[in-house]
Amino acid sequence: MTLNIEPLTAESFAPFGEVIQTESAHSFLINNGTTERFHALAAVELLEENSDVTRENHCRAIISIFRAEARHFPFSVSMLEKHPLGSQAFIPLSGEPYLVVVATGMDSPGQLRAFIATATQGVNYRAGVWHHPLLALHKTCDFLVVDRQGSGVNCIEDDLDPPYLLIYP
Ligand SMILES: NC(=O)N[C@@H](O)C(=O)O
Ligand code: NI
Repeated sequence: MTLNIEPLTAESFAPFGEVIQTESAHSFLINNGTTERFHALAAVELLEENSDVTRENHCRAIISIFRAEARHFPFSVSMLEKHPLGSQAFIPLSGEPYLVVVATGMDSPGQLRAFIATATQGVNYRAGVWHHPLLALHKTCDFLVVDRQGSGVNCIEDDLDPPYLLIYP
């Protein structure tokens, strides 16, 4: 089944998380009016698998850079993954659009949806949201990633049989 690629908007992505963008975002001036703060565009979710985690090894939010090779199309979406213990945010750094594939459902993926994100739109997958790993376009692209480091199983994969097809452009 071929996935229809929709433009990414805050409203269309709301069931899966937040779109990190300045467009129509709440902002206020800081630093004596020299900086506009687009405030709390998304929240980092951090969960513990069990409550007896000590202070030393409790989970924490980390910031990484993912350098993603461009995918080749048509592309077969044959798996999705989810992170039940934490959110995961991707902010594009290379000035290129990219594709986002997510699915409804908790225990297993339900309805899949595909979006095209502009070079100035980031996404924050809420904890437990099914998504496909990065789908970079045109060239190798860097993404700033904010997600969870900690104990417990925080990456669950599910194979899609039959796979879905992404046709681009
Ligand atoms: N595995 C990993 O760190 N990255 C994935 O979670 C991803 O969504 O790209
Ligand atoms: Ni992920």
